Amino acid sequence: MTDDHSPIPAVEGFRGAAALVRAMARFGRKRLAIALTFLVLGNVTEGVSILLLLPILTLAGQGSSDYAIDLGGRHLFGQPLPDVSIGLEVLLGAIVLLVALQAAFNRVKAVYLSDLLQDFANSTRAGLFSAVASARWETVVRMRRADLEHALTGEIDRITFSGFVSLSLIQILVGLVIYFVLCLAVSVPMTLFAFGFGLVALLLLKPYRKLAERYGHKIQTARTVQARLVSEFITGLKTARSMNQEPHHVAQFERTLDGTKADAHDYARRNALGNGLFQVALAIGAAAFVLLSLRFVGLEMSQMLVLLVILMRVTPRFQGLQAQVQALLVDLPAWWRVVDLQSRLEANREGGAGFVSAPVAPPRHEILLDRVTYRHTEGSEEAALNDCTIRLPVGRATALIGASGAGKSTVADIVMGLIRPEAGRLLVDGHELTESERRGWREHLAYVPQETFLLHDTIRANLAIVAPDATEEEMHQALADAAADRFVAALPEGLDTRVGDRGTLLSGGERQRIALARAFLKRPAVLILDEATSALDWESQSRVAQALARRAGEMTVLTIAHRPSMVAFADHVYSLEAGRVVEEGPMADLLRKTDGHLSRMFAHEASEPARLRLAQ
Ligand SMILES: Nc1ncnc2c1ncn2[C@@H]1O[C@H](COP(=O)(O)OP(=O)(O)OP(=O)(O)O)[C@@H](O)[C@H]1O
Repeated sequence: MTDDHSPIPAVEGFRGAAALVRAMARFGRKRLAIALTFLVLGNVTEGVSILLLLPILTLAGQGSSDYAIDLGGRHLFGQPLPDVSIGLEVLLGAIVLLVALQAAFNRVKAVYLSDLLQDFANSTRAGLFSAVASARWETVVRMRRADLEHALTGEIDRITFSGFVSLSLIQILVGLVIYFVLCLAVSVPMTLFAFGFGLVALLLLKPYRKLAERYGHKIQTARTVQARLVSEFITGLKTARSMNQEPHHVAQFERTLDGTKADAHDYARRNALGNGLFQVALAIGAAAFVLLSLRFVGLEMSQMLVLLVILMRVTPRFQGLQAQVQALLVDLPAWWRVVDLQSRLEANREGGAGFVSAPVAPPRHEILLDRVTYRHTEGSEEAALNDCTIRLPVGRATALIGASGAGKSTVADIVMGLIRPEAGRLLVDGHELTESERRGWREHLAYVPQETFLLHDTIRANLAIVAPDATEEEMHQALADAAADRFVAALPEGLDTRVGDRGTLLSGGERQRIALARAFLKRPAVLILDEATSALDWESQSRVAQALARRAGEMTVLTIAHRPSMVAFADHVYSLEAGRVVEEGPMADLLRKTDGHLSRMFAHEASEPARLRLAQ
């Protein structure tokens, strides 16, 4: 478990937000540029329409009845305006036109930003998904399934929200800059006062942003823990219920919910105080602004009114800046979490960066584990495999026996190229498989573990995963070889029967037989059976063994089993003990050794009924 304590990079307020925006910009530079252009256009038209209020407001003090506005003698940004007179209707028409334009610009901007956001979220999700799919098995197997699931679902939704908030922040900032320029056109000192006041208030609120950041990390941890609890609960639901353990799970879950609630309450309380203080500060600023403009700067009433209109639009933006940054800081850890997870997976990509899968020819002579040593945990004293040499001749069946934990599944993982030997080599026809050949190698394999994997779909769909073009006849043949034909025929909808979530509507043995049939249907060059028939009755198991014996010569079989019937058809046997090969040889030879591991296994099974009778 590497990711329980993995450090999440420190992010600070605006810098964290900026990193997310940069990532979005890298993803959709052109779209962001277009959206920003329309955003600026929208803000400028809005600002100009407000500035047009200035001459209209001056009319109020003139008392003239022709409502003509003389621009002569007025200045904008220090430049004199032309000496012309504009009718009130023209001016009002211009304002309406500008508002319509602003609405049109905003619409384009909104569509571009929404598309950008969706594509960004989807590509983040797809990026993580494919990073999981292509990472080295050792890396994935050490991560918690619940964490990966949570990262791919809940955390991505939080990232989408963070992306949305970041884009809102950009809009607020752009709006503030434009309003700043427009205000300068009316009064430089009062603009500097108003914006300076807003900035100082923002700076003073830094502790509240820190609070949001801390709360964000707390929420992150709490949600990860909750996702793990949910996953463990659902996976072990049957066991939990059978042992009346549900109340314990429920209580544990409720405790984490209570913790989250207490954190949320504390944050909401302090956050509301921060927002309240900011609101009061802005009101003080506005009062000081009016006082200063009229008493000391000597602004005309019309100028001050326009500035106030602008400030009424600027104030919520300042407030929004603070509120959105806080909202972002709460959800930003999800973004860092996914970035961290994805980069760790990508750093451990099977075949390395820029990997291109190389094709591999099917084996013609033999697959050889040549003096292989493997440790599941780096630096641990016990090796799962210790200097093991195991030969799988092509077209033959080789059996692997040994006590639980002896290292049999580890051999299967090495043969599949899922894990790399720490010492020794995996050779196919004398050639050591390279990293980039491992995927190509797996094209020739079919693997059936004890724990089957079935989709929540029909039996037909489950079989078709490996052979989409298989005919009905081929499917029936594969089912017959897996001793699954009779029970499938007896189902009301036959091949079109749905198997339930992960096959829960079938019995354990039925699930295993469907998984076996699927492997047969693939017609692999190499078939690996890892306790694949452990849940089958004796008769079904011997039917499967007979089918495998019939296919002798067609494929290379590695069978890992504790029962003699799934070993008896093998040509050669290896016996493992604590990661070492302690016995090996042709089946017939080993059976003749009375004190050998294989003979003991067969003798034990044979004597089982007799011993049971004795016990009774
Ligand atoms: N992912 C893992 N991380 C750490 N140790 C592991 C991991 N997988 C297996 N091991 C350890 O490696 C050793 C060999 O395990 P392996 O699964 O190969 O045994 P096995 O012979 O297949 O056992 P069984 O018959 O019970 O399936 C065991 O001691 C096991 O605890």
